[in-house]
Amino acid sequence: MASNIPKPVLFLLGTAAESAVITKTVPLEYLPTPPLSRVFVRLAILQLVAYAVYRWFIYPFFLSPLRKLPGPREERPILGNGMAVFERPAGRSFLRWMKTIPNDGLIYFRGFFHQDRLLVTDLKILGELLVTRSYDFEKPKPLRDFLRYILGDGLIIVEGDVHKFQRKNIMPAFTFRAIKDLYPIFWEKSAQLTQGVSQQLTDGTTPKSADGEPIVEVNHWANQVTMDIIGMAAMGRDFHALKNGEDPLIVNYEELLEPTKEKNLYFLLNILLSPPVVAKIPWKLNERSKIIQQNIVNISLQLVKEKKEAMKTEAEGVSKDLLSLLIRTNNFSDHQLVDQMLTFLAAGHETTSSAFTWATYLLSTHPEIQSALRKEIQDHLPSPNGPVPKDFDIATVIEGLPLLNGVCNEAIRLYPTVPITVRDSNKPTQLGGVHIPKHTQIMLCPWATNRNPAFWGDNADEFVPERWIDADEKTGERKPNNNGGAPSNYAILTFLHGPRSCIGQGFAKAELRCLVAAFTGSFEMVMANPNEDVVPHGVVTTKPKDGMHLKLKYLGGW
Ligand code: HEM
Repeated sequence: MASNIPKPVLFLLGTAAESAVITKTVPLEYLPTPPLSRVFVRLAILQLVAYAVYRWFIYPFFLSPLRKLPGPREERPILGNGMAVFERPAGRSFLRWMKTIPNDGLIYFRGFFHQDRLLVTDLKILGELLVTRSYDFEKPKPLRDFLRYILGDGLIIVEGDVHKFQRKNIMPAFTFRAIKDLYPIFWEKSAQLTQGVSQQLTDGTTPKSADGEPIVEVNHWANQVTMDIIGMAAMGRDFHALKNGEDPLIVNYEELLEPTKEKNLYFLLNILLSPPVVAKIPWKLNERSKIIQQNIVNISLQLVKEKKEAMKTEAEGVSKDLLSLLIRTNNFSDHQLVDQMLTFLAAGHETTSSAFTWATYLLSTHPEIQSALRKEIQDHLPSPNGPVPKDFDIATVIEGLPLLNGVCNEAIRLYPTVPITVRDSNKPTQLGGVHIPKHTQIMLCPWATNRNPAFWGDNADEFVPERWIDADEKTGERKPNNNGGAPSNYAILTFLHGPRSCIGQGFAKAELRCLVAAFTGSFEMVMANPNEDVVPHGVVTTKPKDGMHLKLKYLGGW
């Protein structure tokens, strides 16, 4: 029963009881006046200070069972190594620690206020954390509470049995078969992307380099096309973002997540103080956010209703989008469907957009690979300028192209769009035989793991699509492989693994292949400024800090 009472309330009740006992037992001349309230305030302050000293200095340095694990020597007072999570590129220090600190799979460091943190470095322990003991760990509650505020109770937020139920019922929408059905959408939208960009090259408004070549900011286009794709594939709705359409769902959604300074502060306070507390601050943004959120829910509910109506009259199985597939399971209420749709929109838009942007960067800085890829694409795929020939199995052909797969896999290895993620143990548990107390935060770092030379060799930092290709020694036949030559699948963490892995992994990879194929086949690309230091930016998803400015030459169809 006591565990249901919020800790601050318990603290106040306890302090009130202690104050009452003190004022009853200690003679009045030793007490301040008025005795009860003054004793209460002083006792509360004293206990808070004592608790802070214990939590920040005594427990982490002298009592934590994790403190003797290997970890970085350098740390700042109070801040510990907490800033490591906010560096750019996110995960830089974690990679350095993995390379330089001898360890048995767990690195211990102290975060802000010296809180215990662990970084997992070993492939077996990653398997334990992500698969065998996956449900012993959750996303930290403040983060979930904040995301819930935007996404409702979609798959990303929920934990435990609710997650198991949702995952089981959503999984069929992401099978290989279901993704294959979405390939025509991915290809058509990729073709529209090449058309949009080629028009921009000739419309006279595009900035030009010193040698007169047009310069295009590719990340902007990547955002538009992936927004259109997720709209069509997840909800059966064309947002027309590529044509600068003003779909009300997207207008509201973009206003909600617009990265202004005020909104960044608002989001940070929501995570630190929790949404109900921030909602009480007299702040115009509170009102505006409420209106936008309500708009988003109302528009999405309307969309679900329209989809259900349309499905009544169409032949069985005509609609292949994720929403239709979820409606057919009969397992979700309209509100739950909305939560899942918003989750797909948030999880499946910027992530793939960043992946595509980094792929164009790597191809621009590796012209030989770019040319070889273009040849492979033009030899095997139809031009995006024309229709796909009837009976041409685009999914099977694309998935079998070795260099295309190598380039895409290598892009998401080197630039995992979620560079760091975190788990919180929801009970005392174990990892690699080490006792993990309840509420220990564990860092998973795709950026560092994917670049760890212990798994990827001395060229871990280099763009080597060939590592994803197996060549038959006798016939010379080249086929894509799934592990990039690493000793285990856990060496690549871009989508994580296990029950909480990215459910959209197959979707994202298929989408990325189509985008890279149509774009590389249609444009020759080089960096607008070959000396530019392109800095990966952002913590939740990584994208180039100042955009991706490329000089493009349209090659026409083939
Ligand atoms: C390159 C593109 C993508 C990357 C790198 C990516 C990465 C990830 C990662 C790392 C997670 C786990 C996050 C965590 O638990 O801390 C995740 C979860 C998730 N992703 Fe993706 N994602 C991508 C694209 C997509 C797409 C296209 C969709 C949907 C259409 C999607 C839907 C989801 C969902 C629903 C989850 C939550 C799964 C669960 O907890 O059961 N993602 N993604």
